[in-house]
Amino acid sequence: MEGNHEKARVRLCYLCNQRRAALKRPKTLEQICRECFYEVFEEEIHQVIVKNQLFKPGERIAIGASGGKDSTVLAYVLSELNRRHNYGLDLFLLSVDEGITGYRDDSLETVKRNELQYGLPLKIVSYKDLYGWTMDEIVKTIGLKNNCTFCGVFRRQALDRGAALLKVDKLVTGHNADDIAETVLLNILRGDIARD
Ligand SMILES: Nc1ncnc2c1ncn2[C@@H]1O[C@H](COP(=O)(O)OP(=O)(O)OP(=O)(O)O)[C@@H](O)[C@H]1O
Repeated sequence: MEGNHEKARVRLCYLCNQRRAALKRPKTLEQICRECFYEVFEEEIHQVIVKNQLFKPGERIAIGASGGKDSTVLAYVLSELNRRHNYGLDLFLLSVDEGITGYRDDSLETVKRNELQYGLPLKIVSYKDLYGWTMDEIVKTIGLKNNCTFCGVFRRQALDRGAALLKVDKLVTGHNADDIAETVLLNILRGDIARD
């Protein structure tokens, strides 16, 4: 009896109806298992790439790799789909080292591991080399106020310059819906409605 009750409480995956559901997708509210999640997630990304003709065979693509979760997932999925569906892309990891001790130096270690795991060449460009200043040195001079604005502008330019050095056709980043919502809200709070 106890065993039956236990079984009744286990929710099975909405898609395969075999394995235990491990998460609820915010997008569909379906409760699905880990394996089905990987499958539908990767297939949806493939469909978006194909439908929107994001890439052409032979293109060189840089993946903006911060070592955080979003760009690490991006690097994994893109290298996997490139292999699985023969996109014919030349993929590279491109990282910007802002020179923030105790933060970027740690995450760059993750990117170096990704270089080996996914077999993707890695290029690191640093604020120190490009601009002559690390972010730590900039903060020492201008203080903490507004330093994120400087850093964001420098990072975008550093990504552009790294992309030019690698001679890539396109640069992809792991920006997601949360990042877009954050940008819109910040622009509204600043009173910069025109940007939205
Ligand atoms: N130092 C960096 N070097 C290379 N790419 C970067 C760097 N920082 C950010 N990016 C790119 O910009 C995207 C958005 O970065 P941001 O820090 O705003 O958000 P995030 O959602 O925390 O991303 P992640 O989890 O990948 O760090 C990243 O996914 C990555 O593609």
